[in-house]
Amino acid sequence: MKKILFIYNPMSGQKTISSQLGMIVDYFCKHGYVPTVYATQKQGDARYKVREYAKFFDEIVVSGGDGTLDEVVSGLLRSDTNSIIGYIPTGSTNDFSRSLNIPTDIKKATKLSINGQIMDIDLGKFNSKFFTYVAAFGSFAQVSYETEQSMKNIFGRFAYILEGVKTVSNLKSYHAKITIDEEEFEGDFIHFMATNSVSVGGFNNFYKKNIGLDDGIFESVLVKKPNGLLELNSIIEGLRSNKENENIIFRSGSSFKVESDEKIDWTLDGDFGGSYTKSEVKVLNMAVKFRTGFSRDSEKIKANQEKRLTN
Ligand SMILES: Nc1ncnc2c1ncn2[C@@H]1O[C@H](COP(=O)(O)OP(=O)(O)OP(=O)(O)O)[C@@H](O)[C@H]1O
Repeated sequence: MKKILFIYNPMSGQKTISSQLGMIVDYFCKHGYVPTVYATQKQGDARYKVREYAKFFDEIVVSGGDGTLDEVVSGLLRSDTNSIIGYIPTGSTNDFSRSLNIPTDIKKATKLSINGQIMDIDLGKFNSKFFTYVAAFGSFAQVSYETEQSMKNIFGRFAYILEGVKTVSNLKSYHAKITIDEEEFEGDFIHFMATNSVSVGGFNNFYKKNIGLDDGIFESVLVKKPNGLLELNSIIEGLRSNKENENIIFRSGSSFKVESDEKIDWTLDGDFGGSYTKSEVKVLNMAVKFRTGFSRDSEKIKANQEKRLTN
């Protein structure tokens, strides 16, 4: 029988997970696993437990939101193991579950958490920390997570933009030099984001579905501070159409450096990631094995298997 660590955050999202525990444990037992169940007790608990105990298990299943997933992934990367991660999304935003094609229906996600097709997924390193799918700074990054999901659902990306516009007079900008692979950009930036997810802060990514989860590349968006209403409109137009202009830049890359005089507050996977004058984001190609919701015959799974063989 295989040993599985089932680690869940009882406080995530609407706290629905607690009523489903019996069903989840029963499903694991019926399918040849002996589960060890752990309820996280505070912030950082999942990271520590996975780092210390992952080596005793064949697989890990995590239930929670993007924050808990971030902790499990970082803990695993600091352990000596490369266990497979299954994911039952029960958070408020659940961005990365959309990239992995895992539904928020707990029963369906439970099945996938031990049967889903395995895919080697890229992760990010931010200075000395790890993250799963997004490193960002600036007002738009904050607004994205602070905007009510109900408002996002009704108004889509416009709610996000409107929230941003509402505060445009006091939009915080940072004078920074941003280097993406070999290319340099200097200016006053109100937003930067490097991501590997089809959804960020509950919104579809600007790159739509063209996100390779295992291509060694993250997609980035740089937004310069608008001077006046015309430039503000051009930013909104750029975000709407996914087309560049002098205030908005879209680039893909595997290495991102941000240097500034003033400390910049960063967001990693939706949570505060620290304040730095020098930051480096690096893509770790195919760093962790996830069970996904993609079918065995899907192009994504076939291509991933080929890459694994050639790596
Ligand atoms: N027992 C606990 N009490 C309070 N906070 C906890 C507990 N266990 C874990 N946490 C912290 O709660 C934070 C948020 O949890 P999580 O990401 O799972 O849910 P969420 O914020 O509802 O969802 P999302 O991140 O998808 O919006 C995590 O960063 C985690 O460290």
